Amino acid sequence: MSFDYDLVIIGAGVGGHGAALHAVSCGLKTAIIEAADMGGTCVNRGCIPSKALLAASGRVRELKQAHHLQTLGIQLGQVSFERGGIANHAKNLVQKIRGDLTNSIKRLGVDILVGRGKVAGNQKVTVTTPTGEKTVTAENIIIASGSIPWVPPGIEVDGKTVFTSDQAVQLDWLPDWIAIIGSGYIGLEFSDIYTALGCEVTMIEALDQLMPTFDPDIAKIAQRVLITPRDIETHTGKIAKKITPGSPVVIELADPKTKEVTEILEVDACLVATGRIPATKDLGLETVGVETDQRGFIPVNDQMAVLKNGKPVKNLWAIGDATGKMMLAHAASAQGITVVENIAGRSRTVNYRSIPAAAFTHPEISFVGLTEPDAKKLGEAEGFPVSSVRTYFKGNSKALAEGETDGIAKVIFRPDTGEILGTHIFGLHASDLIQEAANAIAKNTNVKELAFMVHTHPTLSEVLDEAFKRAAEVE
Ligand SMILES: Cc1cc2nc3c(=O)[nH]c(=O)nc-3n(C[C@H](O)[C@H](O)[C@H](O)COP(=O)(O)OP(=O)(O)OC[C@H]3O[C@@H](n4cnc5c(N)ncnc54)[C@H](O)[C@@H]3O)c2cc1C
Ligand SMILES: NC(=O)c1ccc[n+]([C@@H]2O[C@H](COP(=O)([O-])OP(=O)(O)OC[C@H]3O[C@@H](n4cnc5c(N)ncnc54)[C@H](O)[C@@H]3O)[C@@H](O)[C@H]2O)c1
Repeated sequence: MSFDYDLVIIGAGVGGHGAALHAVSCGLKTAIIEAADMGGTCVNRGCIPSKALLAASGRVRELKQAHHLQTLGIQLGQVSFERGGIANHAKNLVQKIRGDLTNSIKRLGVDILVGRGKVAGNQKVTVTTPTGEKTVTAENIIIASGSIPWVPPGIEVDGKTVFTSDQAVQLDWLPDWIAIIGSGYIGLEFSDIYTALGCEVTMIEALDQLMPTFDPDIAKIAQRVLITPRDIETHTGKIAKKITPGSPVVIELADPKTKEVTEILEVDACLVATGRIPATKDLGLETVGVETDQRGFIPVNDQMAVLKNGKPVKNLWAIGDATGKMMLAHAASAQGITVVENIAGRSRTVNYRSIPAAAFTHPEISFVGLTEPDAKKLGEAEGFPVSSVRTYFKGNSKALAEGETDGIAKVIFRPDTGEILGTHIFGLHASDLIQEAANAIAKNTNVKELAFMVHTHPTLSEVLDEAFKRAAEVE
């Protein structure tokens, strides 16, 4: 049987893009369907604009730290910034990267089909455009439809005074006082941006502790450096039961268990950062008998094949946020590459333990693998010992030269085999430093081998070097 394409991808986010590039390198005739913006969430409303805002606001924060600059012998006059200029930096970067991504796809001969894609039975996809509908056939189909912000019931979003990250990345205004619901990635990164630009922040977190998904030691130091000394008031163990937009925005805080209202806040604006849900409605999954899970995620196996009643559906794959495995851009892309490898007959799975993550606050937080409590639980269940070592930026020459000594690296490992189970870093350039540990986990390089690897002096990488050397000595 002949098909229009070897591969059709629904969704041109980072996941779809990564899959398309690899498909071309494997000689597959490929088309990608996009209903909205090329580049998806990451490029248009996620990683890229938020990192542009963090870069600019981080610079403002640094230049305003007169005392810190004085210790380096620098004196500055008044530091000022223009909100619109910072917003434009983000907007221009989005445009540039979206253009580069689109061109890279076109240059490689991938067909871009503009419209809404929908699975229409085995190896068939319909594309709905404003001018009509067309059907294409493909030997393999990848669903890479991504995710959208989740807004809890009771919260009304007007996009102006109460908004999600979709609007926050545009930095349309700087409220004097903003509440941020959620202390996950988006809550942390935007509290960094807003406080650097002079806004007062109130952070509301449903669980009893801030940054609940991070390793507890890291969450503790991150709170000490990123929250406590800044203009941030925190409410933990509280949910925003009802939020009404307007001037002021009215927030009813409640006890998560009893749902009883305990406090009412009136603020200028509210950012809702309570997680994301998959964009998996109306994808035609029923035409191949596939059901999403309760939360709407597409069930997949380790090769990223879509599952129907627990069994892989032939020639149908799903990747990225739509699968809910690890909602990160590079994870989506890695999953796309994995699918193409499997299509090419080279069996491959994704090793999530080796995929790093970072929050781009100032300073940054990064990790790969397990937290210490999770590693200990696993050790107890499987009967192996778990140890950890900590090293500090205050003992690192480069960090001292920079005057940026708030930081810690923590390596969690098996003392019997030297296997790294997890690594967590808080400190300057943590997002770059984590890659060494991620590669070590991916390649199963143990701490004894890592201890002999030579690191440039003086660099921040020596923080991990010291940790590996200390770990290698633990029996
Ligand atoms: C504020 C913010 C900051 C972030 N920062 C980072 C970061 O620093 N690092 C990081 O790794 N991750 C970050 N993320 C997460 C990252 O953006 C996502 O993990 C990533 O975008 C997921 O990629 P994806 O390809 O699965 O989906 P998406 O990027 O969501 O792309 C899916 C695409 O599919 C299209 N689509 C959906 N349905 C259809 C259909 N039926 N037909 C045609 N097209 C369709 C959508 O229009 C969209 O363009 C951030 C997210 C947010 C919100
Ligand atoms: N640097 C990065 O890699 C980066 C940056 C931004 C976003 N992202 C991705 O985007 C996704 C979404 O980010 P996010 O920060 O919205 O989600 P998140 O899952 O990281 O954090 C959400 C937080 O909100 C809390 N919460 C949920 N409901 C609540 C309520 N009603 N009241 C108070 N608190 C509540 C949760 O307990 C949690 O701590 C993340 O999963 C992440 O993968 C990544």
